[in-house]
Amino acid sequence: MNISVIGTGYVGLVTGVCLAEIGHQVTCIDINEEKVALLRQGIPPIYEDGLEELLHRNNTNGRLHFTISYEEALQNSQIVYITVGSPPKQDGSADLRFVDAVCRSLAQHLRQDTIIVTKSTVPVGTNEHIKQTIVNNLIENVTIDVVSNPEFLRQGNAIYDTFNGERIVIGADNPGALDIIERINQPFDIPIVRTDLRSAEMIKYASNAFLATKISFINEMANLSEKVGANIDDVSYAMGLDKRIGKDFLQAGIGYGGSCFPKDTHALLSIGRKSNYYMPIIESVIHVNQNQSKYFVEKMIQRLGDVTGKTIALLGLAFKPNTDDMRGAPSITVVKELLKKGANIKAFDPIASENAKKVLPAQIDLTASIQEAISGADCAVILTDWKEIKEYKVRDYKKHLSNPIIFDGRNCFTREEMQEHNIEYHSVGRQVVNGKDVTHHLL
Ligand SMILES: NC(=O)c1ccc[n+]([C@@H]2O[C@H](COP(=O)([O-])OP(=O)(O)OC[C@H]3O[C@@H](n4cnc5c(N)ncnc54)[C@H](O)[C@@H]3O)[C@@H](O)[C@H]2O)c1
Ligand SMILES: O=c1ccn([C@@H]2O[C@H](COP(=O)(O)OP(=O)(O)O[C@H]3O[C@H](CO)[C@@H](O)[C@H](O)[C@H]3O)[C@@H](O)[C@H]2O)c(=O)[nH]1
Repeated sequence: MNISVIGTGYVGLVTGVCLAEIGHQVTCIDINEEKVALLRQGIPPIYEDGLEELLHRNNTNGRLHFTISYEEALQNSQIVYITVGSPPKQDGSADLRFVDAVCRSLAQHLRQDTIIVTKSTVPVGTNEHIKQTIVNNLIENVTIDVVSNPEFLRQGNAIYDTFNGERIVIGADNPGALDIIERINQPFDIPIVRTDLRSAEMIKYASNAFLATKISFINEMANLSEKVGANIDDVSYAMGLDKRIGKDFLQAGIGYGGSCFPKDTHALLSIGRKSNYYMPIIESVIHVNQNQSKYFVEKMIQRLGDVTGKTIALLGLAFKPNTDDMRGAPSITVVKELLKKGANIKAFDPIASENAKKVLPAQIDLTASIQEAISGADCAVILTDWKEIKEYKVRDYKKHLSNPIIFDGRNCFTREEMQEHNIEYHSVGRQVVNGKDVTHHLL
């Protein structure tokens, strides 16, 4: 099949290379000339495990092309994927400005009957709006079908997830269009769920909101565990053995971040508001999450007292490991709160430092190694569970920190190893090691 993919961000680029990998002829379009120039040279503008290899292979075998020209890309495409962003507006609703711009460009350049496949996460009803916008602006007499095909990949595992996902969801009002999109996806060998347009759109929001709910739920249990003397690791492990609960997404921490959960939970609330339906569960999930990183900083302040002039080493800045993405990273809140209190910050991230520079205040000292960050610091604070950070030797924390105190927002270490090395260790939902509980002051 000849396929065009509009947008070469996390979703578009991964979709493009993976569709090429399973044998389709793919042209990716982006309005960002810099990105397109890099991609033509086989250089991925984002960090994603396995991406560079697939990009290189499919660039070389001629199945994958990049362009800024809609005209060039759409010459031979019967299928067009929309993968542009749907960021939050001030009021939390999804901003469809990029999707609308794509629809107008498509209307100008479509020269044959086309199936539009929407991978962007868009509010329920948007695919009908997409079809209408294109049809209203078409300059050729062609037939348009729309299929909603929400994306479930996780950043950092995007290529793996595309080939090993648990389901592919496709929704449309025209079964013929669904048949074609089903055939395109068959080589992935992943169960395909066929449904209508609106249900497909709803499945995406409901899935993300449910995962976010699990995280906020376990974080609430973690905060209570600290106060009542329980250990959240044991609590969540035992809960997860019950298949009805499931073990995934029960890792307590400093809250979820990223470009999806925060944005999509807010967008879901907004969909509820527009439909005149109040959603107290989703509202609470958001509230708990927003408090979680602040609560963590409060714990630090309770323990350290006045942090003016103290040096705090932050380890990990990306919103999760294996990505350079800083969108919605809890580290942003932690940095802001600590700077407000007058702390000096040194910070290390294996991959995300360049992106961190763009979103964090300039007075932060970004270091090239963990050792550089913690050397002489008054405490270390773990914000992302990168492998490097988890595998850094506990005795080296002791050796390089000026005070052996660690605040671990991701529960990377066992309490026992900290006990053994005589390090004061504050984590999430577990009792303090070699120090006093400070949470009784916190609400
Ligand atoms: N990032 C994820 O892990 C993920 C996973 C599932 C779903 N989603 C959803 O997928 C969508 C895209 O997310 P993303 O993270 O890939 O976004 P992104 O911001 O990384 O990429 C969007 C790309 O679209 C390009 N673009 C914008 N307007 C364009 C236009 N008119 N024509 C051509 N290109 C244009 C931008 O230049 C950019 O490269 C969002 O709706 C998001 O919610 C994202
Ligand atoms: O038990 C857990 C699991 C995750 N997180 C945090 O939750 C956030 C999101 O993690 P993850 O879901 O792995 O990353 P994303 O790449 O944001 O992926 C989510 O958002 C995507 C965009 O919609 C969806 O496609 C994916 O299915 C969905 O998992 C990160 O900050 C994690 O640290 C936790 O705190 N505890």
